[in-house]
Amino acid sequence: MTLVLDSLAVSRGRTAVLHEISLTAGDGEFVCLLGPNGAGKTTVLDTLAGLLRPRAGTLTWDGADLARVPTHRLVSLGISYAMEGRRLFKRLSVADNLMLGVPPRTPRTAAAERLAWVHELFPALAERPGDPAGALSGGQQQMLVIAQALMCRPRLLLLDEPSAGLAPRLVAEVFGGLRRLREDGDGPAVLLVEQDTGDALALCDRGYVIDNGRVAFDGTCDDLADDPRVRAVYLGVTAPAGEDTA
Ligand SMILES: Nc1ncnc2c1ncn2[C@@H]1O[C@H](COP(=O)(O)OP(=O)(O)OP(=O)(O)O)[C@@H](O)[C@H]1O
Repeated sequence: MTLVLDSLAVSRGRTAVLHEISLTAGDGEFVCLLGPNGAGKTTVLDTLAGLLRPRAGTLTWDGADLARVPTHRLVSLGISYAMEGRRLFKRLSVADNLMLGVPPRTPRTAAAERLAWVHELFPALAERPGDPAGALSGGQQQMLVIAQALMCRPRLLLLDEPSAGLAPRLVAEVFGGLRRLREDGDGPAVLLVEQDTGDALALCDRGYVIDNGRVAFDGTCDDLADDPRVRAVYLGVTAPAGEDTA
């Protein structure tokens, strides 16, 4: 199952935000979208989720035209969106929040298997299943958001800024779970929007640097991390003395 965006152009209100974005994500591939604030990364995910409609260009998933799919049908196509901002039912228990991610009419045994699966990915969530989600640490709440999005067993997970607002130790815990997801072998492709470029490049296979609504650079994460221009301009890393940045 492949995601293909071709020359996608999207506006928010009257403002053109994305201009000719082309990108792909293959089966099980982890792909990150990097770049400065306001570049348009979240707009890419919102468009994939049917929250915005493209002005021009195409977006297809497994050959289907996603631009025509309403948001409520995404899960049936195998797409799940973990939005930024840890939107959970804070007074409901951890277990209940997870079960809300299971589509109706899913057999109980399948739901139980998925619960065991997300507990393996994020063991902290198995420790206090009856606690209200609001009582969890910020890192655990972020794990719960991701785990809830995985409970529909997606083939593509759209994941917006899982590191936002978290201390480095908690970011490491969240990314530990994402690494286990990647190693799982039967997990979804992931399209990850991140400000934490170091962790994103270490986790993912390929990346796109978005700047001002366009793809400024793309390549394997190793190549992006090594590219002096990407490092200097977008990753905030200056080259060691003697390294060519031209
Ligand atoms: N709801 C909205 N209505 C109008 N404009 C918006 C809205 N949300 C975002 N924008 C604008 O669209 C542009 C792209 O925003 P977007 O959130 O996609 O960027 P981003 O790369 O994800 O950055 P950030 O990490 O800051 O969210 C920005 O100029 C932003 O101000």
